[in-house]
This record gives sequence, structure tokens and C-alpha cells, in this order.
Amino acid sequence: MEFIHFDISGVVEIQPRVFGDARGAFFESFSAEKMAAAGIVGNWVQDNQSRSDRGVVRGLHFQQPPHAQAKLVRVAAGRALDVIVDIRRDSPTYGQHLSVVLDAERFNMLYVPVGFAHGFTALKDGTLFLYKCTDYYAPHSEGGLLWNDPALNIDWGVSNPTISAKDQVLPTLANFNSPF
Ligand SMILES: Cc1cn([C@H]2C[C@H](O)[C@@H](COP(=O)(O)OP(=O)(O)O[C@H]3O[C@H](C)C(=O)[C@H](O)[C@H]3O)O2)c(=O)[nH]c1=O
Repeated sequence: MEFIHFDISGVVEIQPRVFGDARGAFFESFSAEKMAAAGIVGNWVQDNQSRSDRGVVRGLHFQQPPHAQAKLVRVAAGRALDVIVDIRRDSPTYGQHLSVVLDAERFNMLYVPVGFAHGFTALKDGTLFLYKCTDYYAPHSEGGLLWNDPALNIDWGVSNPTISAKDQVLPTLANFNSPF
């Protein structure tokens, strides 16, 4: 496994070793031991999966403490533009975002620590988005940021996305009081 770090601290892209042969390919999608070496540690208690067709944007979401979730995200089919926003109050990169293309053919993954809002654009039909979470779903603790808030200046790679009604009324950064 290779680990890529960013100017936004704590976020890690994981490029697993892929074993290709005449049958196809194999890779380890999770290794607590190997990932701990890169600071990726967590009590992973819930796995999620969503399927989205091209042009869907899900996010920007997080769960508030004490149900905050770190996430380990990947794409098992298709391709996604994964977007995370640093909402850690004391972070020098507060309000800044990072975008990483997650591709089922590259097998790359992203570790999203607690303190980030998370979302993605499905770049292909039938994109299967899988992620491990370090806490259970707690709907009463859900929070979010408006995907197209000009203050975030995020290029989602799509002009007229399919978005849930819930996500269309999330707060802007200016009207947001981070719990992290
Ligand atoms: C997240 C979640 C949802 N649900 C139910 C609640 C709704 O009836 C239905 C769809 O939920 P939602 O519209 O919140 O799904 P997404 O918009 O994909 O939410 C996710 O989108 C972004 C990208 C994230 O990072 C979060 O993990 C998560 O918020 O699944 C559950 O039963 N358990 C869960 O853990």
C-alpha cells in the first residue's frame, strides 16, 4: 500500500498494491495493520454502500459529536469525484476543500478523518460508492454544508447535478457553526 498525504492534515489517499493476472485483479481493500502505519486508525463499526448514476451529487455531510464518523471511502464500480471540506475550527485549512478522483479501475481509496464534511459526484452511471465508518448512523446528529456555496468554491465536475431535497437546503459556511 502507498499513502499520499496532503496540505490538509490528516487526510490520506491510499493506493493499494494491485495483483493483476489473466483472470483480472486482486487487492486488499482494508488492512488495519497496514493502514495504522499511515495513521489511519479507527473503530470501524459500519459499512455503507450507495449506487449513483452519472451527475448525482451526494453531500456535503457529516455527523456531529458524539457520533462523528471518520470514513474510509472507495469506488467498487464506476468513478467518483470525492470532495471533503475541512471544518475543524482550529485548523489552518478551515473551509478549504480537497477533491480526489476515486476510480474502480485504480482501486484507490481515501481516508476522511473526523472534522470534515464529505460528498462526491458520480462521474459514471452505476457508480458503487463504499465506505467504512467509525460510528453508527445517527440521523439526529446529521449536519451538512451547501454543496454549491460560493465561499467553498468547489468544482463538482457537473453543471446541473441530481441532488436530494435535503441537500439543497443545507447551510452555507457563513451560516454554519462547526461542532469540531
Ligand atoms: C447515511 C445513512 C443513511 N441511511 C438511510 C437514511 C435515508 O433514508 C437513506 C438515504 O440517506 P441519505 O440521503 O442521507 O444518503 P446519502 O446522501 O448518500 O448520505 C451519505 O452521503 C455522504 C456522501 C456521506 O458521506 C454520508 O456518509 C452520508 O450522509 O438511507 C441509513 O439507514 N444509514 C446511513 O448510515
